[in-house]
Amino acid sequence: MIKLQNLSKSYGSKTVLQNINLQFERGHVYGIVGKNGAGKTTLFRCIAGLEDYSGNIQSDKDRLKDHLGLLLTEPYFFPKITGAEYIRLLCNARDVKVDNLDQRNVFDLPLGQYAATYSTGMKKKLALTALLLQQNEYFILDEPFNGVDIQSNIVIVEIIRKLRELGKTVIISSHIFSTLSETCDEIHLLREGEIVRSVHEQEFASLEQEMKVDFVGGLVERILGSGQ
Ligand SMILES: Nc1ncnc2c1ncn2[C@@H]1O[C@H](COP(=O)(O)OP(=O)(O)OP(=O)(O)O)[C@@H](O)[C@H]1O
Repeated sequence: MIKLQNLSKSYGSKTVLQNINLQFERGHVYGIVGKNGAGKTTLFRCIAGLEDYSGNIQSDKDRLKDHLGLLLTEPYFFPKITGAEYIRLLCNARDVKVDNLDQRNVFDLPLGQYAATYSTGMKKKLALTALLLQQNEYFILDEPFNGVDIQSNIVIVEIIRKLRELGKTVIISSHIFSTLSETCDEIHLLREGEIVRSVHEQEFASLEQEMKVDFVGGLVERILGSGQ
């Protein structure tokens, strides 16, 4: 369980997150949606302990960040570190032994190659592989499907479903609604730093419709004209 109470975050005078109150339970998958700049990544960075904030973040583990894997939108790798070295480094940090890495390399990554030279999608898959092998309890995946090929997307959906079955807590963001409705138990809509709507599975279709009206409005006509 991760519980956020009145979580707020500002950069200088700019408020990015305002009084977020959310609870994430074990064995559940949560989606966070919102426009570019709504505050999703900032929220994830606060939960992962990478940003200071006001409010409270509680969990059922003593040190949340020792059990949490954060997949960043654009994972960074030091130069001159191979994929295999990166995985071992992360697993060593958690005291987890990885046997038979070749067999566990489900995305067929060139693990002997420097990670910094991987393509965008390969970097994301390497970072995800390492987080999974670390055996985290909580997973925060910031746009896990973005930039990743269709086959891997299908595998990632199945991995998320399996993590739920294993009782893990998973929080994901995506700009593709169908990937969230396929995987999540609950979706929270973030608008300008505030959670404005939280819906369960039965209401996903109505949320998508509302978002279309809210986000698209008359924008298509504005750029393409009304066609008359
Ligand atoms: N280090 C920073 N300093 C100042 N402002 C920041 C910083 N990081 C993020 N912001 C601002 O906080 C707001 C939220 O950014 P954030 O990256 O959390 O949005 P997001 O919902 O993840 O967007 P996207 O969908 O584009 O990834 C934006 O207005 C952004 O400019």
